Amino acid sequence: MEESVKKPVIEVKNVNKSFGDNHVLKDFSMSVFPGENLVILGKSGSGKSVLIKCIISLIQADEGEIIVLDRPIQDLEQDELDHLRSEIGFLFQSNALYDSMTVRENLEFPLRIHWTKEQRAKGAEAAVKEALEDVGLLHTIDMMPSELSGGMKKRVALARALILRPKVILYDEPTTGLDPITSRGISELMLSVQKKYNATSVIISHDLNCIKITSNRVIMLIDGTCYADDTYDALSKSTDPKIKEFFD
Ligand SMILES: Nc1ncnc2c1ncn2[C@@H]1O[C@H](COP(=O)(O)OP(=O)(O)OP(=O)(O)O)[C@@H](O)[C@H]1O
Repeated sequence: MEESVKKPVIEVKNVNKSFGDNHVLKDFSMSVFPGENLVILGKSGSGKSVLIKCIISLIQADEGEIIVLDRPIQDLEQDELDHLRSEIGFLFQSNALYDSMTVRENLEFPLRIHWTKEQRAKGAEAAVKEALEDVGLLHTIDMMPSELSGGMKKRVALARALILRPKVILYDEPTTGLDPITSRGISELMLSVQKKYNATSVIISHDLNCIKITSNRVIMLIDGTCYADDTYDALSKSTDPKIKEFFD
């Protein structure tokens, strides 16, 4: 009966976070379940990035509890946190590729941190190639980031986020700055990698097309709280003025 309810992969419970007088997250709670693609939608400055940074402990919440993959993130020692982060893939707005490294070296970077020398000698080449194949960019393996288009950089950054086979992938504005066609391609790619690896994704986005393609569920972060939590279709039909303004 009750046993069939899935256990969350991420639980955020009553989190508060302020910067001086700026009370960004106000008693914010949410749960993310296995295999979900959850989108967080909110205005610029509403606290979406702060929330994601609290989830990976780049920012400390003032109050509340955050549990990621069964571990209470605020109580972890540095080595436990490093290990947990190896199970989480990040795709930042800026891509954060190293410009002085080739695509191959960029993808090898997480392996240098989290794999032993023996593991790398045995498996790095195959892991890099598979991750690049997943995003359709194997031919760029020896190129420099400066030789790639914006959409290609995003794909390489996604390949790097996938290389450690993360259980959770966090995307911060994955389609920002891309034209609609490239943006659609990235959204479809996010969906296909999520299916291939059965990862759980949390996606911050304003891009309605991206949200429509990728999301199973959308949380609206308004005034520091979880204002609404529903499917894209249900929210897009809402008559609530605060919700409606995102979809008009
Ligand atoms: N390190 C920090 N120090 C002080 N204030 C911060 C810090 N990080 C974020 N803020 C503030 O917290 C608020 C929320 O910022 P956040 O970056 O989470 O917004 P966002 O919803 O991700 O916006 P956008 O869609 O524009 O990326 C903003 O008012 C911002 O100025």
